[in-house]
Amino acid sequence: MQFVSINDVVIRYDVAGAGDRKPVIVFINSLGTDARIWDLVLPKLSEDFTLVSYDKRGHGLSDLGKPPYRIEDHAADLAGVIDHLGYANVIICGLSVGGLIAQSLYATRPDLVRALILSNTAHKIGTADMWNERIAKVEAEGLGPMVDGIMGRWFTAAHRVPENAAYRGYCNMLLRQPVAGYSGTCAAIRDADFTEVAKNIAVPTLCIAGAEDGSTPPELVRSLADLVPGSRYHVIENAAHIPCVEAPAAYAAVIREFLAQLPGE
Ligand SMILES: O=C(O)CCC(=O)CC(=O)O
Repeated sequence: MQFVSINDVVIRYDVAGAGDRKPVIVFINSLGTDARIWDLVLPKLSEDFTLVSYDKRGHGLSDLGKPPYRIEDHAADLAGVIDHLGYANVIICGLSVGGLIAQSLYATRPDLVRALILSNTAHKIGTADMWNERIAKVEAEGLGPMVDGIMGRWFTAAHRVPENAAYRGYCNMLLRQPVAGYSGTCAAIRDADFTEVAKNIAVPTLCIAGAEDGSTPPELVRSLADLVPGSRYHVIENAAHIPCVEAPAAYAAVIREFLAQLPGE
């Protein structure tokens, strides 16, 4: 576990895997989670790639900064982590809001991006009314009353059983995120529209959907894939919004297959 201060915001990150000589993949977590959502996927890629994961601001052990945020704030943090590590031309894998951050990084620092994996995300997620309602609710009541609804979008019914300790652990993960980090990131999602950016992406791009995703359903992810020239689209079965947790083997396999076909650097 390592820390770096980017523009006075402390960001927690990890570097794992094969080391500098291999291609680098940077993973961006979703709303209400931290970098541990990648824990089951990283070991499946670690022999062949250098793997960077981090807690975006307002989540995990990273600083809160000054919410509400813009997606560009999150993307500047990500650029800061990559610059700090001395990498360029990396593969960016972002889940949900992480996919918005990935598109923003591509728009602002294309020099850092070799390929994009846009997972369970879109060019635009939800409506301003939906996000304003969610922000008002979480700021008034905290995350507790929202857990069941959120989990119903994140995980399939088969996963959401009390006997599943992992399911209960992910409820804990959500509940332990700072409310201001959660609501601040909701504001960033509300204000983000990457439609024009998506149409102009010129690096290899894979769009991943979860068959039962209640947050960014397959048809929404498909609409992103339709915008990105030459992109690939893949649906992971038996998974919802966070397939890296529910279907890590399938998730790692589709990433591997995509990266095997990348042109050489
Ligand atoms: O997961 C995200 O990063 C944002 C999408 C969302 O609304 C997640 C949820 O359903 O709570």
